[in-house]
This record gives sequence, C-alpha cells and structure tokens, in this order.
Amino acid sequence: MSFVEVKNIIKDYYSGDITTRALNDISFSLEEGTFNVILGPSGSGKTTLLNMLGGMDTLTSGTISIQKQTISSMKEYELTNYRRRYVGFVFQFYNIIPSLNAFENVQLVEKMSPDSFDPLEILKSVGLGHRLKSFPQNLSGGELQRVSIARAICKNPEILLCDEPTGALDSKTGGKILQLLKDMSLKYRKTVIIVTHNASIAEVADSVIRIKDGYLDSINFNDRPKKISEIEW
Ligand SMILES: Nc1ncnc2c1ncn2[C@@H]1O[C@H](COP(=O)(O)OP(=O)(O)OP(=O)(O)O)[C@@H](O)[C@H]1O
Repeated sequence: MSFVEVKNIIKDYYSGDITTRALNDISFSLEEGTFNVILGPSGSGKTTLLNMLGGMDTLTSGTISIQKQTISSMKEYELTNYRRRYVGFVFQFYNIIPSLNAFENVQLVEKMSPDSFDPLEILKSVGLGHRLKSFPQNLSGGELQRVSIARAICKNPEILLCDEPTGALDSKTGGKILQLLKDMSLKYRKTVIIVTHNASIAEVADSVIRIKDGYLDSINFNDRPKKISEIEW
C-alpha cells in the first residue's frame, strides 16, 4: 500500500440549487518521502484536493488513506488528531496570527509535535533570522509566506501540504524555500505535496499530478528530477 492512496474521490459543493463538482473521480497514489507537484489552471480543483488530503473537509464519495489511515472515514475528533499530529499546511493566504511576532507564530507548533524542529533554526533557514521579533503588520507578503512555511516545517509533520508556497517570493528566495521543502523529502523522508501554477517547479518533482476541470488529466513520475539550481522560473 502506498503512503498516499486516493481512490475515486468526488467533491461537490452546494450553494442553493447549484452544485459545483470540484473533484470528479480522481485516483492516484504517492510514495513516502517523495516531492510531488499538483498543476492545473485556476478553478480546476487544486486547493480542494489539498484540503481533502489534509483532512480539512469531507469528501462526497471515494476514499483517501494516508500512512494506512483511512482519513475519509474518520470522525471529526480523529481528523483533528490527524491534522494536529501528521499534517503541516502552508495556506495560500498565510494564516499568521496578527498578535504574535514571527518567532512566536512558529513557536506555536512546538507544543503540537513531540519531535518538532527548533523554531529559531527554521526561521534562520527561511532567511528571517533578523525579523524574529517583527509583527505580521510590519512584514512583507514574501516574509509572511516564509513565516507560514517555517511554521509548517517546524512541526516536522509526516506530510507537508503547500498551496502556492513560492507565489509571493522572488526567484532567489523561492529557490531557497523550494530547496528547504525538497530537503524535507530527501533528508527527512517526509511526503511533500505542492500546488502551483508554475510549471517549471514540476521539473524538480518526483511526480506531477495535472488537474483539469476537477478531473485527473495525468500523473507523471520523474525518474530523474532536476535539481532546483537547474531550473529557471
Ligand atoms: N467552499 C466552496 N463553495 C463552493 N464552491 C467552491 C468552494 N471552494 C471551491 N469551490 C469551487 O470549486 C472549484 C475548484 O476550486 P479550487 O479552489 O479547488 O480551484 P484551484 O484550482 O485551487 O483554483 P486557484 O488556482 O484559483 O486557487 C471552483 O469552481 C470553485 O469555485
């Protein structure tokens, strides 16, 4: 059994009389310790898929198993436990707590995970060692994004789900962040899944999942992914 098993998943959203089928019969599997990319146009269902993998919302039908746990049939309290223990999430809109400084925002997750990394070290590695005491209102979009990535990595989760993690970053900082995420898979055997619009990031991935109108368009496995230093974006 693979680390991530997605089988025939369907997700419908209902508003009034209107039903939107955001995910339509998607199936794939991913191995532990791999670096994976989800590509697709705006509105194709990428964020919805990431939310389902993270146990943030429930499916209409189908099953998702992660590390042999069938998260799609978990009760609410089991899902809370799954998210708390196993998942690191980098959201598109950062979700940083405004009343805590950069260090405190990352330090928060130390209590959630028994083997979390040192928040100071992680903040330094995302290039924010000089901004530890800055509050979110005084940080740029790119810096907030890095706080959010530092928080997700610091938790040392089994699976790291990232929605456009380099969207607000210049290419140099973006490359550094991608390297950190890739190291999580290479050095620590964490499974990393990144949603992006940026097709060049796909070249460094072990697998590339393409989503179109809620369908799985293709999944490609890369035997020899490129190094981050080899791509241009
Ligand atoms: N909570 C919701 N209620 C109703 N419809 C939703 C909801 N969330 C997403 N959708 C719809 O589901 C479809 C897929 O949305 P999703 O956000 O997953 O796409 P995406 O590929 O991540 O887009 P983007 O790249 O623009 O972030 C879209 O048609 C969207 O409007």
